[in-house]
Amino acid sequence: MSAHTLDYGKKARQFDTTDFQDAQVKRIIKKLSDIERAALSSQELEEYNNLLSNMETKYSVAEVCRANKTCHPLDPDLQAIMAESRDYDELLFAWKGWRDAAGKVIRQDYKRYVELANKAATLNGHSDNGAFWRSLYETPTFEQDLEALWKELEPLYHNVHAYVRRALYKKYGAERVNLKGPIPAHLLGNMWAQTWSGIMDLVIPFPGATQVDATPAMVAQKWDAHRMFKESEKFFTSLGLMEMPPEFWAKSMLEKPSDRKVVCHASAWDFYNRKDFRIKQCTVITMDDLITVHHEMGHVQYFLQYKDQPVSFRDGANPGFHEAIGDVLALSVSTPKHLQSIGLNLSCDINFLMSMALDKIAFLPFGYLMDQWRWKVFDGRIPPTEYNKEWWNLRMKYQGLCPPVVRTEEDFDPGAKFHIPANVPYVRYFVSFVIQFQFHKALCEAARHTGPLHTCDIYQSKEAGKLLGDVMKLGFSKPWPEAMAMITNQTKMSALPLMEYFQPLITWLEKENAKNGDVLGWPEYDWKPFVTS
Ligand SMILES: CC(=O)N[C@@H](CC(=O)O)C(=O)NC[C@H](CC1(C(=O)N[C@@H](Cc2ccc(O)cc2)C(=O)O)CCCC1)C(=O)O
Ligand SMILES: [Zn+2]
Repeated sequence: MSAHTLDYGKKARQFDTTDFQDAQVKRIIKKLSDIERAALSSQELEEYNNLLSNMETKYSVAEVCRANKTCHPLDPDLQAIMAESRDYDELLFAWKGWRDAAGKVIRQDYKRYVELANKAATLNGHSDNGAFWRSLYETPTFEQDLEALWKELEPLYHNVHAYVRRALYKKYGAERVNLKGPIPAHLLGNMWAQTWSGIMDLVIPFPGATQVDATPAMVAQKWDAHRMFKESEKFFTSLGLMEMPPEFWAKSMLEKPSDRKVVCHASAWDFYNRKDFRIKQCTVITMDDLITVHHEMGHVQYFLQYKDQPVSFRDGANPGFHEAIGDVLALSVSTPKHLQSIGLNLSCDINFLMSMALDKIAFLPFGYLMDQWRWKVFDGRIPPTEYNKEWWNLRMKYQGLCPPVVRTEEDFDPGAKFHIPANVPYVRYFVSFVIQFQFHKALCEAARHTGPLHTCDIYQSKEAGKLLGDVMKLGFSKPWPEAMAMITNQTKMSALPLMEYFQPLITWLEKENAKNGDVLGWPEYDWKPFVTS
């Protein structure tokens, strides 16, 4: 890849496109001219690639062992403990163990990776690697736009945070949960507290109503991974979008193999030959994974839709677009109405909206802070001596979380999250979680949906499918505001559709939190769930 990038980059850099007339030619030459890591000397490029593969290998082989010598990998063991265990100390064993096994061990590699990533970025004319990552959005006001979106969404998050903190207080008691303080980070049902649907049973508003999780029905009806992917394909073709080619079914890895170690973190792959597209996923039979299946199939649908574009344009309008496609369809699939139509069960509105909020609203501060930390690491505002302290400052500021045990600069907690050692940018997911509701609202209008936004299911709407398909066919050939306008008739990111979708729940939460006399936020920010010896 680097050799190809270097070859084409050198050719592209021969041209001064100032007076070129054709916008598309200018766009291709501009994109080819950024040769990323290929700008490094061959020796430094080798060091850089070795650092990346070492970090990714350390992450994928990491496991946590008990006193009795049984060892647990992240996927599925530790993820299951974090989602299912309600034992404070068992959760702490998995949480601390994972950070010791996966984060701590890559701290030195990471420091050197930052130096080389920045060197490559500056050789391509960027001030640092974070500036290069942000340049992919072609939006001069990108950071201000993100901060404005966060300010609009923060009150929703504070309402969910206060309500969930009350439920955890009931479960774990006053010594471990302070109703005016941050929440210990290992109690939220997920290794990184990035989505909280794992603790739905602790927070469900109306336990008597039919349950919201379709997992038991999937298991009872003996769904397997192939069935889950076929259901997803059926949704795409119901919109008039494309079905998966034969190579997809022949060459994808849809289940964890028993004969070899693989990186289980789900992923979708474009082989850039217009024929070969694959997903690698260690699928488990849960509702959560049915959503992930749609997320990955969204990537492949995008690959298929833009496969006839020149290679430089076979990319999302911006990285957030690529992340949003699958999630937009999943918003329809998750509705009680749709789940009932495929034989899984339904639930009452507030319970349903709560389960959606535990994934979509809880995720927003995490999706925002991940690259805030990295942008500051790349531009030097966070020196290596403060990697972990600043990570926890951001986790406190945005998510209202605190570590359940003392953290020092011997630790490297950001390294325990896949995307950090894997060098995968993250703000794309924050962008996706905002724009997917803009797309959902627009597609629901195209599908002539009436009633509340959260009940909309665009299944079988060819009009909705055409809107989405026409944007995906563009790939990266046009600036993303143009693609945004094709779907939503305006060119900006907006938090309003997300807020409209969750309005019934927010109204309910505000009443509930007021009734409980709960404070929003965590004014007792220096409270700790442990005795500092
Ligand atoms: C060759 C290559 O790299 N291909 C790219 C795609 C492309 O760029 O073409 C790719 O496959 N990336 C993998 C990545 C996997 C997942 C992920 O990492 N998710 C985030 C955030 C999140 C959380 C909740 C949620 O509902 C949606 C997202 C996390 O888990 O933290 C894990 C399961 C879901 C998506 C992905 O698919 O985005
Ligand atoms: Zn994705």
